[in-house]
Amino acid sequence: MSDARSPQRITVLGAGSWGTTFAKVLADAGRDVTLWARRAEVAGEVASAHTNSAYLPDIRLPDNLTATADPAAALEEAQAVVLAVPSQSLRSNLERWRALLPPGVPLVSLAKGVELGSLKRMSEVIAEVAECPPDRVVVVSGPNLAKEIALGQPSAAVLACADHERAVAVQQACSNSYFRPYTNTDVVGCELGGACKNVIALSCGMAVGMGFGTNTVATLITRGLAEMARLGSKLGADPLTFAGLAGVGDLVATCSSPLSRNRTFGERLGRGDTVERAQSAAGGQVAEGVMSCSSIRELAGGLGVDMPITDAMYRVCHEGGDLRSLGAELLGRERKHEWS
Ligand SMILES: NC(=O)C1=CN([C@@H]2O[C@H](COP(=O)(O)OP(=O)(O)OC[C@H]3O[C@@H](n4cnc5c(N)ncnc54)[C@H](O)[C@@H]3O)[C@@H](O)[C@H]2O)C=CC1
Ligand SMILES: O=C(CO)COP(=O)(O)O
Repeated sequence: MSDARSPQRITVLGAGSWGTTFAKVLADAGRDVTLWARRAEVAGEVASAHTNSAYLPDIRLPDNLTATADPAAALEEAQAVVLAVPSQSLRSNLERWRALLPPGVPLVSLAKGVELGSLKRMSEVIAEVAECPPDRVVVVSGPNLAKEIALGQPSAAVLACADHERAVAVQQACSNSYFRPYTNTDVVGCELGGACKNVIALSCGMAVGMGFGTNTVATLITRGLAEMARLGSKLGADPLTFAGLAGVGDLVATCSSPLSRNRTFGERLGRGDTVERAQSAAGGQVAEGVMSCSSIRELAGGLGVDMPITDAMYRVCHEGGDLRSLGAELLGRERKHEWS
């Protein structure tokens, strides 16, 4: 595809850590980017000082990245729209923005979660609310801790879309010297990988907080991969996707890094904090796994898929379950073959 088909003017809706960072990625790839921020003071700071100190302290944002708190102004003449608000608020925000979306442009989803209640993946929510065909939605996933990318550290990602040409157009728009996106047509696998790894990262954080070492974390990562792949294959995902950037890549990054909000949240619980204290320590930043453990558990339950780590995370986060007895329960389950 020629660069002429790749969007030049791009709007990012949501100015948190990843929305702001992805806007920088696009601007560093030569695109003209407008960032919408919920708070006028954040939009003002990005537009005038080229910083977003609430989410990305010490990062200088490029000059071809501007910001506004007015969604209509943000979306005017956009050739692609990036949705960068947390999963559980995506539907209500998109309902407000629907009438402002330019017709036919790619809708790019950054959120990693499964909606409570509907049990839908984010691309399903977007297609439903925007009343567009699913192949207009491009999903971004992979090992993408915002701060490292904002610092220009090398990283890769996956752009998943049923329409390969559309994924290629977005791929061109966000490729730069430090960010290398690959395309994939397995939207289901890429989205489930991104949502499930947040739940597994909670468990790894808990293990670390309880004083356990690398073997425990590696066990949780690997068995977490097994349970997400089980769910994915039941829902028609390509098993190979879980061996890629949106599967093992994102799992390893999120489960190993102190920069992960999900892992940090789990670590606090592992050290004895309550869910409420861990929530307030997150300072308004989203740990998606706390909500998604509930929707993913319900999704898996309805399909008869066994996800013991996800189930344990649900019991810790929503039923006041005791970490040590849940750990013992996980280890004491019926013995089985590795791949059964
Ligand atoms: N931060 C990261 O490293 C990465 C995050 N993601 C995903 O991207 C999505 C967004 O995450 P972040 O930008 O990191 O989150 P964040 O917590 O840093 O910021 C979220 C943004 O959404 C806004 N927001 C929060 N609740 C809202 C609501 N009800 N209505 C409207 N706006 C609201 C906040 O003001 C903020 O601008 C999440 O699904 C996350 O899992 C994906 C890859 C990397
Ligand atoms: O998705 C992420 C890295 O790929 C970010 O993880 P956290 O939301 O746990 O910070």
